[in-house]
Amino acid sequence: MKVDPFSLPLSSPLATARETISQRSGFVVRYDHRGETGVGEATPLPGWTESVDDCQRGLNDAATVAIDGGHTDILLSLDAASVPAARHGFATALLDADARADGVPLYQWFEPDRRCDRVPVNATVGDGSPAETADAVEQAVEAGYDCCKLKVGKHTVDEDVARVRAVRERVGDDVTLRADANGAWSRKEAANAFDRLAPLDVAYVEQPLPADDLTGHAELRGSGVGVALDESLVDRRVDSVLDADAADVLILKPMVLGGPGNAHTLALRAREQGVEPVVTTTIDAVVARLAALHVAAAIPDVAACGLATGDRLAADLAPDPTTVTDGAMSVPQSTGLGIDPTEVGTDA
Ligand SMILES: O=C(O)CCC(=O)c1ccccc1C(=O)O
Ligand SMILES: [Mg+2]
Repeated sequence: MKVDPFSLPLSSPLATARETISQRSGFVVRYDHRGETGVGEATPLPGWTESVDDCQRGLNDAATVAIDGGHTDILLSLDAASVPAARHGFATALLDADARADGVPLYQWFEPDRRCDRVPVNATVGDGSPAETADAVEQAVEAGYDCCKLKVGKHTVDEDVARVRAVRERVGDDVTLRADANGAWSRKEAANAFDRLAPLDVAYVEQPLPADDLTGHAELRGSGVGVALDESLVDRRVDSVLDADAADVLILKPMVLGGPGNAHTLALRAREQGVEPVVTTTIDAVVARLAALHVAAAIPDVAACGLATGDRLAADLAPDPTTVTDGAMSVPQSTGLGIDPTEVGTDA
């Protein structure tokens, strides 16, 4: 097992209610398995996953286990609750090698009978003035997107409603709009926002309330605007969210959930309970974006996913083999993740 650090600046930082993400640091993981070298990526996002230092410690410990142990020992040493990004890095490398050895693209390793060429994706638009927000959505629509997610919750509900209204007036009724409050609202603010976003035809709001307020989220449902939970799934609380009937949609971030396999399993469990899975990145480099894309590609009729985040990076680990046209991302059909491990550099 080989672990190499990387750090990539963003050309287009993402402003959310909680923070502005302007740089991503992590580790490329390589692992030889079944005659193949698999590649993975651990890109921790503090607040969502462990810190970069804890991720490095987790991977170093795993590399020690790898000296005498097999892949099962390594996986067992990487706890999804405490070091999800580190586990994601190794689990992705292992899956990439397995899918290569079996001669299938990773999504078919998850779902052998499936064929999926494209996954619908949303454009992700950060916080900004009403005019800036409408400009950004208009540009996305011109580029072919028909689903946009707007970050809200940094300013007042009045200001966010004005932003969404400016967008709706600019792009018309055919574009699906979503919002993401990143847990910023009180119950009172959320109820007010939902009342006013419903006539603007907002499909769902991601994480309107703080992560642990499952009762509040359950009460927000059924108003016409859906409730999607994201932060509430950190620390592997999917079962509590499903038990509380707190969500219409689950936002599944493989980096936060401890790997692509965990995310795929949880997507199936959500579907069984009538909850729609949406797969997103944590603004990752190309290896982790491809891993998330394959998870989404394994889900039949998946809703638009938050995977189109690659163009926010000023540099990447390797060329991105995907393209987005007409609001959907192409899925590589070559084996594994669809990237040549020898092309993945940490000084790209
Ligand atoms: O879902 C998307 O459109 C892109 C991903 C995204 O918004 C995001 C990226 C990094 C950290 C948190 C989030 C989030 O969904 O809250
Ligand atoms: Mg979110």
